[in-house]
Amino acid sequence: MTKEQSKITAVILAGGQAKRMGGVDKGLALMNGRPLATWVLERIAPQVDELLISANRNLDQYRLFGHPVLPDPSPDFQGPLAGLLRAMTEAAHPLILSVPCDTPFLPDDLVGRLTVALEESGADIAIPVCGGQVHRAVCLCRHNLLPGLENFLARGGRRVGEWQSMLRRVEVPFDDEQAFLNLNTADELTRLGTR
Ligand SMILES: Nc1nc2c(ncn2[C@@H]2O[C@H](COP(=O)(O)OP(=O)(O)OP(=O)(O)O)[C@@H](O)[C@H]2O)c(=O)[nH]1
Repeated sequence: MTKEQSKITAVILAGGQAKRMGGVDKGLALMNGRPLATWVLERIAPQVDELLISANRNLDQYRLFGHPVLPDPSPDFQGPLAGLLRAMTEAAHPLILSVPCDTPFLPDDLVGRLTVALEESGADIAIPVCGGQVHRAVCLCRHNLLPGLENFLARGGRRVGEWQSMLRRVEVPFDDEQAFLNLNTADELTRLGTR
C-alpha cells in the first residue's frame, strides 16, 4: 500500500440518543468545562488526514469545531453504523477510523498502530483490544466495506459486533486500559473528569 493509499478519514460518532445520560447531546456534554467531542477531536485530528463529525442534533454547535458535520441518512437513530455509513459515503480517503464521542482519552498512537496492523495483515478492519476487552466501537476499516455495510443496514442489521464478525479482523493490543474508558452516565462524566 502506498503512502497516498493509506490516508485516513476519521469520524467522531456523536449521533446517539444518550439515554443513559438522560438524553443530553453527549458530544456536547462538558467534561472539565469542555465538550466531550472536543476531547476526542484533539486526540484524533493530529493522527488523521481528514476529520468528520457525525451528529443528529445541534449541528450548528458541532460545526463550530471546524470540521464537516454529517447527520445520519435516516432520522430514526439506526445506531453507530448509520453514522459510519454516512461518513464512508463522504470520506476523501480509503481508510476510515470510527471513534465514539464518549471516549476522551484515546491513545496518541492509536491510528499508527491500527494502520500498521491493517496493512500487514491485509484484514478488512482493525480493532483495539485492551485488558482482554475488545473495543469494537473504535475501528479502522477499509472504504471498500461500504456496499456491504449498506446492505447490512438495509437488512435491519444494527449491532456493531455482528457486522464486524462477518469481516476479516485484526485485533491490536494496547496496554493502557484507561485510554479506552467510555462515559455513558452523568456520574461517569463527573468522575472521569477529575482523572
Ligand atoms: N451517528 C450516529 N451515532 C450514534 C447513533 N447511536 C449511537 N451513536 C454513537 O455511537 C457511540 C456509541 O453509542 P452508545 O453509547 O451505544 O449509544 P448512545 O446513544 O450514545 O447512548 P445510550 O442511549 O445511553 O445507549 C456514541 O458515540 C454515540 O453517539 C446513531 O443512531 N447515529
